[in-house]
Amino acid sequence: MTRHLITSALPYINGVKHLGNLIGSMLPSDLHARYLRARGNDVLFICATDEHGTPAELAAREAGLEVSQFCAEQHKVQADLGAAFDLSFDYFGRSSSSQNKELTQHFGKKLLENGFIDERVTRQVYSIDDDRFLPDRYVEGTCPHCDYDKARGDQCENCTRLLDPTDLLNPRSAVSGSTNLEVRESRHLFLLQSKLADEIRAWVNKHPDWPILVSSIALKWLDEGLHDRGITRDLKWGVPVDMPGMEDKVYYVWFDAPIEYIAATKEWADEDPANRDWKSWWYEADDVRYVQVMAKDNVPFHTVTFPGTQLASREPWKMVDYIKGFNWLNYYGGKFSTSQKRGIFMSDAVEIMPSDYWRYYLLANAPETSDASFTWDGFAGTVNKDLADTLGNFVNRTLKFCSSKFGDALPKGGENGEREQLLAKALNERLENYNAHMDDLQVRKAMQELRAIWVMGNEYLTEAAPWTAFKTDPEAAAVSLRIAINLIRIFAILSAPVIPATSAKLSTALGLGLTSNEWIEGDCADALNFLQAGHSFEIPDVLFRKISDDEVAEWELRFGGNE
Ligand SMILES: Nc1ncnc2c1ncn2[C@@H]1O[C@H](COP(=O)(O)OP(=O)(O)OP(=O)(O)O)[C@@H](O)[C@H]1O
Ligand SMILES: [Zn+2]
Repeated sequence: MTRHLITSALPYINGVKHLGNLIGSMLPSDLHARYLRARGNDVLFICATDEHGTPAELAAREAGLEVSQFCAEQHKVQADLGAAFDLSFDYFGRSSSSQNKELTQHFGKKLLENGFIDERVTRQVYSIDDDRFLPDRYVEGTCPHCDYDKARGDQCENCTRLLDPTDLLNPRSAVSGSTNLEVRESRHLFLLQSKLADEIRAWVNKHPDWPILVSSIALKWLDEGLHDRGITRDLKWGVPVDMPGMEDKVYYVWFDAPIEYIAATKEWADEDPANRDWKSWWYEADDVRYVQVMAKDNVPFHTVTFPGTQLASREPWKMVDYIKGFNWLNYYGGKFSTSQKRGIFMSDAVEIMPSDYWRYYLLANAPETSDASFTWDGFAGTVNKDLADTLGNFVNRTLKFCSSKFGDALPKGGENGEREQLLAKALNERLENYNAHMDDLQVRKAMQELRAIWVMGNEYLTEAAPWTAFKTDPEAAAVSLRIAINLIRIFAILSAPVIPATSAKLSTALGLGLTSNEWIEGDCADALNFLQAGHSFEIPDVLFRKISDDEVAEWELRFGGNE
């Protein structure tokens, strides 16, 4: 049977992640992992913090910490927030691990052996006062294209053009502000992507099922021609290059970060070598289907650069089968951004509302076919309508009414009729669609189908109207309450990949003991009669509370959402 490997784009270590990061990678991959596990599949879901590169060093410096200390602390912060959002990683690793060092060095050596790396003399900015080279973001200055005076050595934030540190006008050190800089020669390793272009294109062409967003970005890069890329830097923080004459260099962060998908699997296995095998997931892994999830800025590195590294190793590494790409989630003035501190960050989000509210809202409004905008009104509207009025209200009124008229157990008497048959048929159809969208990672469509399934509960109750039937035909009321309570069980199971905490509450209320391997398989008519008369339940606390206009106004003010 096919095994499923799922990786989320690695969150960078420079601080708490925002809701854009969450919906652009971690949350949809979690949805997929939870769904596949629920259907009984063997799933390995891997994520890690991406810890190398100059932004981490600069953030550590700002925090007054050694970079290793800073990364260790921030990793813990991100792991805790992942748990707070119920992200079900099988392992959440660190790209600064010894496993990643070993594997990155392995790839470097293989690529050199196979003739895909060569050494070139390059011109690098050197700071005399700081006594060091200043790669990437260690240099700031004026953008030669747009005159923006806070451009960084790797990219201009204003016009988004990629830059080389030596391109900047009026350069200054980001460490000391010193302008006492000169250009010195330094030898670096280059990945000969130009030699790999045809192979990469042939591999991309083998995947016609990829979303257009993903394949179009890959083909754009390939069509523009692949340039050989410097894959080392004059830095101390990073994976050291273990080659003669390269003692002062480390690999560039974009070289080692994707290798961490493999290395994190090794970290996972090293925790329990008796029971876990990392290599079968990655090496000659023909029975594995590998899905990656990321937002669009990461697509070139996963469709071109990293596959190029894997191909160039001439070893049978598992390459990705399907890439789910996302557009941007925007926050009022622009893209959610860590560096510009724009938007809502995961730590604030869980402080003001439970994680399920965010999970459902974000998945239902995922930036799937185009960029999407977060608005507080939209958040409140979705929560109030779908979660509170539709799902929460159905559960609440069903259980309360049953309890008041029949006691805290499924009532007995009566027989299912045509209404129940029609309900089962409609549910079968909806579930088939829901499964198909979940299989295809069509997130918004899946959420629409789930919402439509919840709506069926209220429609059924409205038609069956047990509160009026009870007066003339208590057995008819008993039938509809049994069915409605079984619907609650069905909702708990089918909603678990989306709102796991709520599903767990429903599981407790109905005494179900649901596990992460449960799904509704087969005819829904059976599921509608699964819990039988006499099965007892408790009434849970309010499942979802409504968000008021005052709260929306308060949050807009607090998070700067009205500018
Ligand atoms: N606004 C956004 N909407 C959707 N996905 C996003 C957004 N911002 C970042 N991502 C994605 O989040 C994942 C983790 O990214 P990472 O931690 O490197 O953040 P980032 O891209 O540096 O964000 P920022 O620009 O805010 O610092 C990546 O897949 C990235 O593409
Ligand atoms: Zn610019």
